[in-house]
This record gives sequence, structure tokens and C-alpha cells, in this order.
Amino acid sequence: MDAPTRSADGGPHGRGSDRGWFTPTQPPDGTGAHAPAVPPALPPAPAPPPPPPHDRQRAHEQQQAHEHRQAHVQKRAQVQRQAHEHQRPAEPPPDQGFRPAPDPVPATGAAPSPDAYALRRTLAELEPVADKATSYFYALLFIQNPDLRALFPVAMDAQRDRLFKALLTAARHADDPATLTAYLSRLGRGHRKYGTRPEHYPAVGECLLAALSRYAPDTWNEATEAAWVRTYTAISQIMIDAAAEDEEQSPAWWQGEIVRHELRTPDIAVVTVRPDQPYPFLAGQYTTLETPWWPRVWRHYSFSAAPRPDGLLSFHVKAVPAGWVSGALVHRARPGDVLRLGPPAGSMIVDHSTDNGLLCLGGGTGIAPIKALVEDVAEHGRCRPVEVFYGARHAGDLYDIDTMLRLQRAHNWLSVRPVVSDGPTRGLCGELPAIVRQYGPWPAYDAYLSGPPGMIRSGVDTLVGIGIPSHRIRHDEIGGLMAAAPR
Ligand SMILES: NC(=O)C1=CN([C@@H]2O[C@H](COP(=O)(O)OP(=O)(O)OC[C@H]3O[C@@H](n4cnc5c(N)ncnc54)[C@H](O)[C@@H]3O)[C@@H](O)[C@H]2O)C=CC1
Repeated sequence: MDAPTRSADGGPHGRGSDRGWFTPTQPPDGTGAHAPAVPPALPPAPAPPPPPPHDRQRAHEQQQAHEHRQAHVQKRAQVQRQAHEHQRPAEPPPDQGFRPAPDPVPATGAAPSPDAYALRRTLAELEPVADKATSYFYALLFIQNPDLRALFPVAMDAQRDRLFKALLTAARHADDPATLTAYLSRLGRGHRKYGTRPEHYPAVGECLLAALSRYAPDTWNEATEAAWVRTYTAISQIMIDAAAEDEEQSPAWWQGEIVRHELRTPDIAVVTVRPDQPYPFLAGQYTTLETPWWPRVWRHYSFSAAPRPDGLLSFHVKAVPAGWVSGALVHRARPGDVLRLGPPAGSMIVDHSTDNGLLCLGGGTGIAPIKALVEDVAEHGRCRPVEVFYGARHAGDLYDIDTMLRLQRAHNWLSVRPVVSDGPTRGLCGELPAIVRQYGPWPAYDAYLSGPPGMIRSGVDTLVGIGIPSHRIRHDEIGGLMAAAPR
């Protein structure tokens, strides 16, 4: 496809005036301007002393063990750095819906840059016709680039417009380079599993601009177009750089063979898979899964166990009505079936630098990452109090209560309280947040919430209301959760 003749004379990320329309640069060397601000990697441990000559075999084994440990330490540091990026405050969720800012003034009250102002005007005008603009964007993209169609699911359901939404989300944060870089880097890494390549970006950019100019004609002019070109160029570059950097360290996806499939209730299964190569992650994180029956349809699930010596990964899946992936994973999947896994993500990880207690709220299958956090605390061997409130609508929905009570018996620092909201119970009855409030206050606790978006919202409000500062409350993004709701 020919490069358009639009100009891009520098932009919010300092692109030079000679850049023109988007042109991918070489993969970064790790020191590029777009490298996310992350903590430095752990320093390498000193090499072991040279072995006596008579013990070469043992020395060889020691050297291998040392290299293995080094690789493990570096990998863990990489995962921690990536998790750190997720912890940035105000990081935009990947799919927060097509809700352009109605007012082109940023929430901070600071005056927007001219580019950000132009972008927000376009988005405000686009809002009422967002659906039409999205449809037009994809129609144009696939007509002009038929080969790109294969990167998307056969049925373009809710996931269909993720790309467009993400671009618009990014555009909204044009004046916040740190947030934007963290968000886009993660997006770029995550796009590797879709087969996205640098040469796809100009094609997408062209169609994006065509859709914007068609559906926001009143605010579209040469200056606006130049602002969008600059922004899209910067967005693309950050994503490409992050993907290239990630490519040196991780595969685009992993394959995982199902080795165990336990149906815990008629619609909830615990699925255990063996990845085809080591899969580094931290307890509390989540991944994306694709089944063989619905190619290119990916859904998020949390790891329900901390990293294990045997490398197996487990997930709790609830089949929801009309849920393609969740239905297949619960009702169709069997040992021997092979899934694909994306990279790990998420910042709901244990802060091991403090001895604060952990107050955990797990609602429904949201108990999965909470169980992983408990195992993580147990592995670190520090006796921090951990209080788990495990909520379900009915007593029969507490499908993992036996496991949680077994953990409680094994660890005297752990307390597990089942809570039922809608049905008869001999135990605690009510909504999780209200029950947790009754047991408070929780002055020396960090809070971890996982479950339906409504539970997280009211849980956060309650916890803040009883004095837990918001920086000590962790949960996955609400917008991301809604997009991630098992289907
Ligand atoms: N499978 C996984 O790995 C993970 C799943 N999740 C999310 O957890 C949710 C689990 O869904 P279900 O098992 O169907 O749970 P559910 O809808 O049966 O509810 C579980 C608990 O949350 C409470 N709750 C629900 N809405 C509430 C609200 N608005 N305010 C206060 N409490 C509320 C219920 O009373 C119940 O105690 C899904 O949204 C899923 O996306 C979250 C993290 C991991």
C-alpha cells in the first residue's frame, strides 16, 4: 500500500520533522526513547568460583544450575518489571468502551497540548456515531487489506472493535507520555499473539484516519489530521518497539495441553494445563486463553495457583450463557486438548516488601487468584495474617471451599470465611463488602479484590470508607474485567 502524503512534523513523543507518515524504525536496543520507565533488572549474581580440575562433570552441572538460576532470576525480574508497569496509577484499561471525553479539557485541569485538544474534539464529535465509525473502519480495513482479516475471529462479536477502542483510548492520553507508554507497551506485547507485524500499522492508521475524517467532519481539518498522524505514528512506534523487545525474551504465545479437567459444579471447571515451554508469571496475575474450537477468540483467566515446581497452570472457568470460550472450556475440553496461552499480565501481586496483613475478597470464580496469593504468601514463609472472605450467591456455588479450608488448616496465619449472599446458609450471610466492614477496621492490611465488577466497585468504596487508603487496595481493572468476563 502506498504511503499517504500527509506530513508528521514532530509530535507528543518528540518525533522529528523528517519522519513523515509512520515508518517503523529498527527494533530498539533497550535504551530507546520509548523504553518504559521501569525498575532496573536485578544485577547478575557473581559467577561461581572455578572448579578443581578433577571434578569437571560436577562443575559442568554446577555451571548449568548457575545459568538456570540466573535465567530464572532475570525472567522473574522481567515479569516483575512488566507487572510494575501495570501498577502505574491511572493506567487506562484496555477496553474501557467507546466513551470519548465529552470535554476536551483533561481531568487534571492542565491545559491540553494543541494535539491533545484536536484529538479530543474529534472524539467528542465521533461519540454519537461511534458504532458506525467502527463498522466503517473495519470494512475499509478488510476491503483494502484482505490478508488482515485472518488476524481477527471469524465472528466479529464484542471483541471486534477492540483495536479501534484501544487506539482511541491511547489518543485520549496523548498528553501523558508515562501512562501512554506503559499502556501501549503492554498492548504491543499482547498483540504479538494475534500475529500483528510492523507493516500492519500503516494500513490500520490509514483506515483509522479515513473513519475519523468521515464521521467527525465538523472538527476535521488539516491541523487535526496532522495531529492524528503524529499521534498514531507515536502510538505505533511504542507498540512495535515493545513487541520487538518482548520477542527477544518470550514467545508470542505458548501451547498448553490440558492434563486435568475437573467439573466442580454443572457449569464450573478447574482446568489444568502443561505449557510446552516454561511459563514465568507471578501469583495474582492472569493470562489469555484461546481454544481450538474458536480460533482467534481470546479470553482472560487468572492463574488459580502460584507458580509450581512442575510448571503446570490451573484456571477456574465458569460457563456463562452464550459463552463461546467458557462454554467450550467447561463442557467440551478434555485432557489431551491443546490451548494457546498469551503472556501473563496484571498487577494484583503480593507486595513482599511489607509485613502488612492481606485482606482478600474473592467473589465466585474470582477466588482463583486469591488462592494463588495465599499459596504465594505460604511459599515466602513469612507469617503475615491473611483474611479471606470467599463470596458466592448460594452455598452450592462455593465450589472451591474445600481447598480453601484445607489451606486454612495447613497455615495458622490464614483465616477463610465463606459468605453467601442470596441463599440459605449456616454461615455468614450478606454481600461481601458489608460483611468485611463488620469485621473491620483493617488498619494494617493491604486489600486484594477479585470477582464481578459490581463487587469490586462496592468493595473498593467500602474499604476506602473504612479507612484503607486506595493505594493499598489492589484489583484488576474494572474495564478490563468487564471485557475479560468469561464468555
Ligand atoms: N475465572 C477467573 O479466573 C476470574 C474471574 N473473575 C470474575 O469474577 C466474576 C465471577 O462471576 P461469578 O462466579 O458468576 O460470581 P457471582 O456473580 O455469582 O458473584 C460472586 C459473589 O460476588 C457478589 N457480588 C456480585 N455482584 C455484586 C455487587 N454488585 N456488589 C456486591 N457483591 C456482589 C455476590 O454476592 C457473590 O458473593 C466474573 O465477573 C469474572 O470475570 C475475576 C478474576 C478471575
